[in-house]
Amino acid sequence: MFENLSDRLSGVFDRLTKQGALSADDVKAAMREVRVALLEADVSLPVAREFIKAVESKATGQAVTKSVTPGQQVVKIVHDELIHVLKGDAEPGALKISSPPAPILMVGLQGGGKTTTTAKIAKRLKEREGKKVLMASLDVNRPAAMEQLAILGTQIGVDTLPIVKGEDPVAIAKRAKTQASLGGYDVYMLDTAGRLHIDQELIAQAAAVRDVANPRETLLVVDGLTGQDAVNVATEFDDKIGVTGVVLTRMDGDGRGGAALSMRAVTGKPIRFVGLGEKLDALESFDPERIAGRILGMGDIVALVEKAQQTLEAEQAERMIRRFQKGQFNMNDLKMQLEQMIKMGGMEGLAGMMPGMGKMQKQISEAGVDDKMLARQIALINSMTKKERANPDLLQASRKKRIAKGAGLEVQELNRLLKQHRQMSDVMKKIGKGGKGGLRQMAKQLMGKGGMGGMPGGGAGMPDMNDPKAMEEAARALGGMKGMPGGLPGLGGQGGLPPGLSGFGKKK
Ligand SMILES: Nc1nc2c(ncn2[C@@H]2O[C@H](COP(=O)(O)OP(=O)(O)OP(=O)(O)O)[C@@H](O)[C@H]2O)c(=O)[nH]1
Repeated sequence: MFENLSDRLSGVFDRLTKQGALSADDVKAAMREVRVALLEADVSLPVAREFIKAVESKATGQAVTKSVTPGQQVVKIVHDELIHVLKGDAEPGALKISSPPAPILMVGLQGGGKTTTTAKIAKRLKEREGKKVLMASLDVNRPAAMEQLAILGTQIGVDTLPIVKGEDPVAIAKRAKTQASLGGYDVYMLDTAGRLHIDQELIAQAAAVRDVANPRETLLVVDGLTGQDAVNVATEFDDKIGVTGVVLTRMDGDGRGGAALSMRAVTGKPIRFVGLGEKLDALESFDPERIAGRILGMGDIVALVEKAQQTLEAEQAERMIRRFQKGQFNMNDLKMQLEQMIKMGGMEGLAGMMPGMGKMQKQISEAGVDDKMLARQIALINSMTKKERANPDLLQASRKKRIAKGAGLEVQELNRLLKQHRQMSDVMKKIGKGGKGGLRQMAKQLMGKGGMGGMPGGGAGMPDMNDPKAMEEAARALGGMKGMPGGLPGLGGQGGLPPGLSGFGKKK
């Protein structure tokens, strides 16, 4: 029924035959297609526009991963951004129901699935969390609604508040509260009346109930198939009553789930659950990944791109191992590294990232090195001939003078650079001798996922390269670097990286 987004995008990128970075024009063309896909998935226009703006700036200039098409790469970027928007602060499915009896207020329009969802949540709390739950219907307009809840309660083995004819919703809420306290319930759920449209009376009633019950959670139940309408309903309920979370029902239908994105973007409220059918266990915690895949109408593209990235990283790791083993690390490698250091936030951002770096950094900071120094060092390397860069041992006095002069700097500064290079190169050689097992472990760690948690401090110093244990530790310590933002485009392809740096790979 819907055209796959990656099919649409492949047309846009047909002319881009070589692997490269995504240009601004390519991204713009792609974003037109993304917009159509979002609108088809029922995402509201202003939300789609806002979303595209965010993706556009992220995608432009991003390197295209080997063995996937640029179209697929864009799909992955869009997918990741969708997940980013869809994720709320609150843990999906987790309700704030400590200190019993905790009231949960259920609100929404008639027919949205409120009563069914009340029973679904009660069942879940009972079965998964062992909670004792009481349900009460506050729908005095429709006696059948009260009966419906009582029947559902019997089905799932959850108590319902006995029906007392002629009581108003506030009185029922008060009775539920008393009953919940006396009966030792952990949670009591108040299923309010629905209306076909939001009206004054409905809101006034829900607000009055809210004021007596003081709910821990106010969950808005909306039909996920109603798209933009669902968002309007959510905005209004939130303005008037205050909502802590949203449940999207009928997500088992044909709809593409665009309402979820609009809902998050417009109301900022977390989506806690999705209803996936009429049965009472057809309720799941909201899964942003699943909805993102559905909105885009593509299943395997993301997995494909991730796999391609992993393959690329494995190749980089192998290349790195080979370079380490040969102890190769020339001035071109150093220059690339310096450039990347600047890109990644200078000296500070790199503190303690590599074996040897901790010790060196201390010396570097004692010598008063700052980020301007990095730029001067790059200028020095630029001033060298190709041969000199490949083989820094050629640099004797006259060459040094020429190079320093070419960069407008002192020979002293060049000497410092050469010393730094020698130290790094020594580290490479020692690592190279450290044995293939340790190297593989290190490379694996470098390519591994994770944050900066495992980093050694700036003063960690160099590990003993002949000690396999120390090597493993260094490798483990380096394992955190993958999570760094920015990435080091181009580094992997060149090989010869100082330990630690190539792990940044081509992550977004
Ligand atoms: N397919 C599907 N049907 C659902 C889902 N949730 C609820 N329903 C069905 O939607 C219909 C309306 O659900 P109710 O729970 O009665 O709706 P309500 O919001 O309580 O309506 P009122 O009590 O009239 O305010 C029922 O037939 C439910 O079985 C869902 O996630 N998927």
